[in-house]
Amino acid sequence: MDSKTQQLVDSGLMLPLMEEFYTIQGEGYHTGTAAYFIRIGGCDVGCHWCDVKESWDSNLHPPTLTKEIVQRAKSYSNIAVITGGEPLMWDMKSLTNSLQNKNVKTHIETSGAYNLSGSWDWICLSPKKLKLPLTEVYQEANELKIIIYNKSDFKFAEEQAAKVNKNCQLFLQAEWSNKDKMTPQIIDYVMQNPKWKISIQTHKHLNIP
Ligand SMILES: C[S@@+](CC[C@H](N)C(=O)[O-])C[C@H]1O[C@@H](n2cnc3c(N)ncnc32)[C@H](O)[C@@H]1O
Ligand SMILES: Nc1nc2[nH]cc(C(=O)O)c2c(=O)[nH]1
Ligand code: SF4
Ligand SMILES: [Mg+2]
Repeated sequence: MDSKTQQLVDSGLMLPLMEEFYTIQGEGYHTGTAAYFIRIGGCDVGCHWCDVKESWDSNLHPPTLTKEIVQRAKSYSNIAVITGGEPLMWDMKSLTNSLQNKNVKTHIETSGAYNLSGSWDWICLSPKKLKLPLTEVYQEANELKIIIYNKSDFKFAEEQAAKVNKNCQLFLQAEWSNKDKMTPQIIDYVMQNPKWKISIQTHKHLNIP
């Protein structure tokens, strides 16, 4: 990457873009809502079950002008979901300010492991044991979404729920490859502990992006 491009990426005026698509939010609080997804490359958290490992190496995803991403998003939807990869590895200020200036709501899917940059209308925090969220992200999260891969993740879920703000919505989501085993346990858990809700990766059942 030349130094000019590097500068633009460092300042958030360009971002390593993996893909963009208009679809239905499949998970969590806004399930069922149409939104424009912007997937930014780069992640070093290393979840062994990650469903987008192709996103991890940011060098594979071309630096793209933020204002062009915003123009396309605006033409499709008044909600943009910024995901990755781990979007908070990059400076989100320019992207989110430009979206909001065009009256597009800014939603993020994040592990919370990096500084919270940008201006967000909705923060979905999905903490990972390998690289825990920073304190400020717990404070700002609107939604906590814990992935349940095995039984020990229920304990992790409660530890994480103790750290978020009191208005944060709590979700348990089965890890996709293990969902047949873990979904019945999540159902029982939510009935026993109704502060939690179940989140299902509905887009995968619907065969949409
Ligand atoms: C691919 S991640 C990208 C955003 C960010 N790195 C994060 O982990 O929140 C988007 C969402 O998918 C969830 N996820 C990833 N792989 C999954 C899987 N195999 N089963 C269920 N959820 C998964 C993550 O926990 C996160 O909530
Ligand atoms: N439809 C749809 N909903 C989603 N919610 C979170 C996703 C993500 O990968 O961040 C995702 C995704 O990839 N597709
Ligand atoms: S933090 Fe998110 S993108 Fe990174 S490996 Fe984990 S699930 Fe995948
Ligand atoms: Mg996904």
